[in-house]
Amino acid sequence: MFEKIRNSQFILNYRRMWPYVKPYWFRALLAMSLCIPIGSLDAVIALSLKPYMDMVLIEKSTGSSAWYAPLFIIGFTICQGGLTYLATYLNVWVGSHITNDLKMSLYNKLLTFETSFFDRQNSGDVVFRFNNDADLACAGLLSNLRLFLSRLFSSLSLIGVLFYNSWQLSVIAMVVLGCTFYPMTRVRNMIKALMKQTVASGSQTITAYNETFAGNRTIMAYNYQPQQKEKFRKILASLFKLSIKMTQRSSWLSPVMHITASFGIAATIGYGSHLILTNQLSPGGFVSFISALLMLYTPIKNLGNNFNSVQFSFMAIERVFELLDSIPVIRDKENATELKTVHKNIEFRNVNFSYNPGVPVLKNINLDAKVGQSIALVGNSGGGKSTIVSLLPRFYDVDSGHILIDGIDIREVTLASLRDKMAVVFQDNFLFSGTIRDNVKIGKPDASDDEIWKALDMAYLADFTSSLKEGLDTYIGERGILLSGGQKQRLAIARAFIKDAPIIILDEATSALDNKSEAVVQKAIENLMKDKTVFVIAHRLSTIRNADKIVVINEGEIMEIGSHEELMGIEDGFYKTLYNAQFKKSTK
Ligand SMILES: Nc1ncnc2c1ncn2[C@@H]1O[C@H](COP(=O)(O)OP(=O)(O)OP(=O)(O)O)[C@@H](O)[C@H]1O
Repeated sequence: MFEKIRNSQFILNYRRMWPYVKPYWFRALLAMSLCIPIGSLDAVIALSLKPYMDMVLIEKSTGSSAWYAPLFIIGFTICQGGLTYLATYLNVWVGSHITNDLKMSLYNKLLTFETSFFDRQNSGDVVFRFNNDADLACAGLLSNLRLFLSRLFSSLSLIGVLFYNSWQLSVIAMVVLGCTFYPMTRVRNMIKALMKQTVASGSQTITAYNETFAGNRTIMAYNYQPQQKEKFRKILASLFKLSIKMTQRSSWLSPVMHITASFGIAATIGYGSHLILTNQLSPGGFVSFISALLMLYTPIKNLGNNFNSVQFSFMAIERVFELLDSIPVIRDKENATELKTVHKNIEFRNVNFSYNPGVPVLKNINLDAKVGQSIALVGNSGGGKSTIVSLLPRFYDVDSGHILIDGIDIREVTLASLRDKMAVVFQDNFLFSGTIRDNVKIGKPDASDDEIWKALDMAYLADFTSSLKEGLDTYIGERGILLSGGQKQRLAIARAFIKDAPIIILDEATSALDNKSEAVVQKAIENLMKDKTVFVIAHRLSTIRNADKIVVINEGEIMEIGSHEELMGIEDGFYKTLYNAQFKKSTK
């Protein structure tokens, strides 16, 4: 029995939240302790009715202290109001702290998740699970506990008043009250699945807003509004259906409890009349009893009304801890060492990789890049070039084989020190809302203005920046929307430049640009590549002719490796065919 109570969801949820409550335990306890007088004062009001009724209304006695009953009631209610205010204030204070701490833990967790976690989620899921669930969990936790405690003390003291007035009537009332609780136990199971679906649909709404925001130009360009509207209408319709189903399955609770309680009240009035007529109970005692019973009934009825929110909060707590308990797949090994420098080489040895089990994307990749060399990855679209370079900073881990830096498997070193040695420029780089300075400093948080200007200069962006009224402090908009494609790319190159990492990864860094922008970005890239070990993916083969090694990848396999001249020497070779096809296109 004890074990059952200890393991009940209610207790488990509160136990799990304890570390978050602990730093604020004193104020939380104070807020909760205030529930005792707040709850108990209900009983004082009910109790004061007995002498008033008996002495003033029945005996018509004057000069009795019972005449003070109305004043008592006002006094107690003011007292109760003041305490309720204080308890609410303390609760919000403690609750907000706990919510922030929980959100901080969740956000820290979010930052540790590997790329594949984000591949599987949509933005709505992340907002819902990491933000809304924390709100829901904490709001429910404290306010429910406060409600529970104040109602518990209110109920206990009112039950005391009931027994003080008449034990016979109290027994009837208790049996009926017991019956009103039963339906509650049934509702949880009936609405659990619905709640899960409601959360899923809620996150779809957020994703729809995010997509409309990020993809507004595509929506406009393709006149995609009607389809988007339809998609959104469907999400809202499904939310509507769920909320109606939820109402169907849970809203019977309150009326059923109400009806059950009315039987109890009817029975006590009926039997109470008998007790009064047979002089076993005074009229004042009876009024006091009925008042206490009605007061007792209100919190119990509300408990039914709050039941859904309690369930929502408990399920949110369960989901929050599911996230906090999950262990990122890609993380530092125990005893991982620091990767200090890169002296000799970077080697892919028998590397196999798949995003989804059973669908190999890279097959037995063997590749050796000496320090200072530039390695170009070329080949058909979808062949696995981006996948190869995304294994280097451990966005994903290999299924089998090894990636070695100076002979050490990259899984043996800390993630931070490994990623510290690499600067990555993608085709579509993420720029943060903020200024040019903020975005360059991501590569080196303590960079001086001189260093920032130097990086911008090397990225061919210094002239543009100095022509702006606010220079480095120019706001570039969310995702750098206020910059041109080439400028965004050069800002990303400046960011990589200031990092001064020994390994540079360029994943189609110039593919999205027109010829004129590409020429400038290409020059910026050449600056970035100087004296570094470089992995470059480029569609335009003319840009990688001078690479030390060109690696041709097709369907996850290395087909050819060599210099431009060597590969052009292979009759009917992949590279030669690709190169000639591009060359012909460009001379047409
Ligand atoms: N996150 C992912 N989850 C599942 N499959 C993926 C993921 N990313 C890529 N793939 C699949 O892996 C294969 C290799 O993709 P990859 O992006 O590495 O090719 P690529 O050679 O860089 O192509 P492109 O030149 O078109 O950019 C493709 O079949 C692709 O559909």
